[in-house]
Amino acid sequence: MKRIGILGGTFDPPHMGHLIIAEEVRKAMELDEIWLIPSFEPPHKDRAKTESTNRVEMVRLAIQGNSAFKICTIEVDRLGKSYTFDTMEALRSEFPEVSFYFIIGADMVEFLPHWENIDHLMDLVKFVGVQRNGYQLETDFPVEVVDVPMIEISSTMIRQRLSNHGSVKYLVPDIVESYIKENHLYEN
Ligand SMILES: Nc1ncnc2c1ncn2[C@@H]1O[C@H](COP(=O)(O)OP(=O)(O)OP(=O)(O)O)[C@@H](O)[C@H]1O
Ligand SMILES: O=C(O)c1ccc[n+]([C@@H]2O[C@H](COP(=O)([O-])O)[C@@H](O)[C@H]2O)c1
Repeated sequence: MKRIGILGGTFDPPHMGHLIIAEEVRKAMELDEIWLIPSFEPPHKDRAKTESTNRVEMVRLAIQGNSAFKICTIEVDRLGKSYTFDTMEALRSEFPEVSFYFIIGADMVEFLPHWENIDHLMDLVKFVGVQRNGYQLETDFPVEVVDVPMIEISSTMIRQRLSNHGSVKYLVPDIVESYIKENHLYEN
């Protein structure tokens, strides 16, 4: 049975933290592939500052060079609020023979009880939690923890640096940095 890891996110923009946790979990859990799924409208936070077309393109560029990483555009194609339950229900029925592992940072773990249809979502995926500075991984939900190097990078930090003309070198892939500059993203 194929084992696929899912990393859903706003990816505004994608950064090295995303790529590092995805690769670490892939290796630790012996997953065949990781699918990155950019949300159209994140369910529980403000709308992304950046158009979904740009976020999709940045994810596409960020994963170049890792043949185990794929982009899945199911949420931007569906439009509306990107509830994980809707996404995983659709993917499970399209790929009934696949086991899905949904990767979340520790900042997401404490909100799991508030996720849409969480009890049924638990039947569709196994959650894999990774550490994130300043957050606890403890939860009553069955989340398997994978130890990853603590990476203190967030999209918020990248956006702030870019709007202050700061450097994001080595925080995002070079090709993503070039795309951001060419398209004048995050300049205020
Ligand atoms: N540095 C990191 N360490 C661990 N998990 C992370 C890290 N960055 C992002 N994640 C996880 O990746 C997923 C997608 O994150 P998202 O695209 O929202 O990025 P973000 O950096 O958290 O964004 P923002 O700063 O805009 O809230 C979430 O599950 C999040 O917890
Ligand atoms: O389905 C939900 O209720 C839900 C609530 C919060 C977050 N999520 C998903 O968790 C992933 C990370 O969310 P975010 O807000 O950090 O981009 C992303 O795939 C979201 O769709 C899902």
